[in-house]
Amino acid sequence: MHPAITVQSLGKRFRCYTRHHSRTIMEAALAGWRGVRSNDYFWALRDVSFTVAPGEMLGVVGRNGAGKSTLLRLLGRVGRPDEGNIVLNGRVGALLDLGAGFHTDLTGRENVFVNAVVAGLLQREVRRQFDSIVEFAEIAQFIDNPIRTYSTGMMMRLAFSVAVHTHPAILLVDEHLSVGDQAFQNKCLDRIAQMKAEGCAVVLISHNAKQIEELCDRAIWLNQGRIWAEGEADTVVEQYRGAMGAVSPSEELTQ
Ligand SMILES: Nc1ncnc2c1ncn2[C@@H]1O[C@H](COP(=O)(O)OP(=O)(O)OP(=O)(O)O)[C@@H](O)[C@H]1O
Repeated sequence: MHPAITVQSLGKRFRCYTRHHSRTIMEAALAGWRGVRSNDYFWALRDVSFTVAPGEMLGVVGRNGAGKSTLLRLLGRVGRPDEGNIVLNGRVGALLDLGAGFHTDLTGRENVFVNAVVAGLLQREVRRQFDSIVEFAEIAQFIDNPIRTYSTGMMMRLAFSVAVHTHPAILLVDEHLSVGDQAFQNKCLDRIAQMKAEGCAVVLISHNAKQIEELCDRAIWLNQGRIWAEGEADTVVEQYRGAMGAVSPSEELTQ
């Protein structure tokens, strides 16, 4: 069976800005009035390779700034790698940067159509699924309000609901799931488990070690943009937890 996701030697670099200390008037003028310039790059991801099979859930752990969201964005085709490549087999449903796919002046209803069509559904398929999308998100009362009036939780509900109703072969879920209240988070996690059982490949970023242990088959630990450890989810989480000095299995790994 072909992997749903194949990532090979992936690298992404960003500019690094440093304060410039001008020695001459000419240097100061060239450096600009803020004295801040971009003089270098740093690698937010480097040499990252892994596969995810259909029906498999991969957890991604790592400290703040380790490169987790950058990895998920590249998998969701937001931005381009500077090195390596990604092969995705099938439609991708993504809960990435909150609200990024939404047009704030359009209503919830209009955004459902725009997002679902962009994700690959035909208009008539969206019409057929519309009630189910709104019902899952539990925001029927506000569906004709502009998105700019939505709370972050409401946006997440709608974004998640659209993503899962496009019947993706690959589901990308970042930490924004945690802006939902506990009941809604549980509902999302149940839905993710159901999709996984039906053959969907899932990549889940979470600072909640327990969540990764319970839900994921395998995990990777990113450290400064590189894979530090990979393997069975509970083994990797245990190593990560040990390195972070966490003591309780339910402890949130937010360091
Ligand atoms: N557009 C960008 N321009 C410059 N640097 C960026 C950009 N996006 C991310 N970075 C940098 O890349 C590194 C990895 O960021 P990323 O958001 O992927 O980390 P993360 O593991 O998701 O962190 P967190 O757990 O805090 O969400 C960080 O140093 C971040 O500052």
